[in-house]
Amino acid sequence: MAAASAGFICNVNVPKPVVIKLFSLNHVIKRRLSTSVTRCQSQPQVKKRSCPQMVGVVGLEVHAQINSTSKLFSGSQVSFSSPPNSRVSYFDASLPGTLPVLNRRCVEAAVMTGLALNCTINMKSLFDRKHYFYADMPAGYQITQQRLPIAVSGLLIYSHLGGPKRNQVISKSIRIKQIQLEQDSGKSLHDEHQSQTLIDLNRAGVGLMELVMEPDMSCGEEAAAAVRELQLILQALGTCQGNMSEGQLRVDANVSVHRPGEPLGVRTEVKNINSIRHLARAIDHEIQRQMELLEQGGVVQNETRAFDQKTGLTIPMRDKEGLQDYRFMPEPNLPPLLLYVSGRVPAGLDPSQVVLVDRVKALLPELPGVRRERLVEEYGILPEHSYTLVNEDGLADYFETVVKATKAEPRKVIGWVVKELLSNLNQQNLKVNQSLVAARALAELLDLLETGHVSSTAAKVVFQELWKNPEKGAEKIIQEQNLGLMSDAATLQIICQKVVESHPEEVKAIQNGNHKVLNKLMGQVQKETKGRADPVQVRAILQELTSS
Ligand SMILES: Nc1ncnc2c1ncn2[C@@H]1O[C@H](COP(=O)(O)OP(=O)(O)OP(=O)(O)O)[C@@H](O)[C@H]1O
Ligand SMILES: [Mg+2]
Ligand SMILES: [Mg+2]
Repeated sequence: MAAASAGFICNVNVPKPVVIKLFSLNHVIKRRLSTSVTRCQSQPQVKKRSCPQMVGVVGLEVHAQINSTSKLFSGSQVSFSSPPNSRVSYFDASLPGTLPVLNRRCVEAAVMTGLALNCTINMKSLFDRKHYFYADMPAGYQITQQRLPIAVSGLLIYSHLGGPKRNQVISKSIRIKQIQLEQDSGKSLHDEHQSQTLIDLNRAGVGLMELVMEPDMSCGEEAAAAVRELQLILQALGTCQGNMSEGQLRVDANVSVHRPGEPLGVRTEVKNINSIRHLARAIDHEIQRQMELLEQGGVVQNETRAFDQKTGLTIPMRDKEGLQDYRFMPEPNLPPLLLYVSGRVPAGLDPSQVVLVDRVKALLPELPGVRRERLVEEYGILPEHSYTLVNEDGLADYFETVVKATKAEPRKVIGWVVKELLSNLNQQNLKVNQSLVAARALAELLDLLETGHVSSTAAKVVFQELWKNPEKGAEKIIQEQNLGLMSDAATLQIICQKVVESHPEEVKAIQNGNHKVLNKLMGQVQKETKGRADPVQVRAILQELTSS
């Protein structure tokens, strides 16, 4: 009841509400993206030998909410957390006599996304009505672009880590069939106590880009890597914020199985998956399910399914569609959408009122793939490290800030970023922008290491202290805890002497030519000095003491 009085439209004609906890959609699910992609389990997991040659086929439809302050065809504000039905214009509520007015920002976003994904931009595209009868779509249809979408024939290039050690970057690509502009629907919320469905139209009419991909993937891991790459691209472009837990990026996974060389199998569609991890799990489960079903003589139904996060299973949705007739028809209230290039705007048209494709192209930022290549080239780091840097939100920026502020070599910096920093962040489930050690503080510590004020072992201790007391700074911690480099020759001589005397076997081995054993003695000295001893001096002293 509270919800109804809070501004929901109460819809009494909806039968059998599906029970969803009210407001659960508003909960922000903490996203923690692993930098190593989940193992591809679909193919190798098919242990049953009776149909070994079956493979999974996956095609995604991605709905990306356009990052715009207002909706696609109305001036209402786009807002995730406003009170229900407080961002609804007459047009959004489909009141008779209201007309759509196309939002230029949404068109520019779709053009930019199309260009970034290597699409052909259609200089003329059309809007159509697609009919559904859902309570959260008051017009009874969605305005979309079925006949002639704004962008077609693109390519999404992505990579994931593979190989036995999962450190090889494997590049792949997926054909993008089309990108179409369309309206989002409202939200239906089912109040289990009142047995009623409540409608919130705040989202109704928000601009979406639907990206339809060809069925070029074969397992959950590939789909997860592709969607993560798409998310990074959209975020770099600023055309979609890509927050999946807020529904800004929603994925429908179409899944089938077949034997290579044979026609594609019947697909099922797992709808509205809102996390990359769940996407991979849902697809792998669905491939497995279909294979087992066929193996037992069953047939795959062309149906819509939902993923149950708790059980890890996909289940048929109640509204089994079968072949749904959307009764597509041209949208009579919108003229064709025409795009132009500079210098070719017809007389009489105000250039500031049209979208110029070349202008949009000139605004394309550095895309993730290009950034990875640049990081490898500019800083001499490994490709897999560039992959980690770019795929973890904010990590590449952090790394570049440290590199610019320290004298240490980028190759040294990368070790600290992917080992010390990332493991601390992961342990506490923090994002890079929540790091307790700021990029500049790490740069300062690395400078102290570089200039011989602290050994690398002690620097790691300083880093952990810095994490606990970020306000102190590395220098103060080194002073307070006496972690500075121990380089007093006389003291080191005494410690080395002691270590040599207590390790006669090792000394003998070194004297017999096994020089690697010297490292063990060095380790002992570092143990004695809590990692503070100057390794160069220690090595020299030990070499002298063990030489026969
Ligand atoms: N046999 C198949 N196996 C897996 N995926 C498939 C197969 N055939 C088609 N697909 C994928 O299904 C998706 C079809 O999307 P499209 O938007 O064209 O149609 P739709 O799903 O019927 O429409 P809607 O937008 O209403 O969901 C594409 O991503 C395509 O790659
Ligand atoms: Mg579709
Ligand atoms: Mg679909």
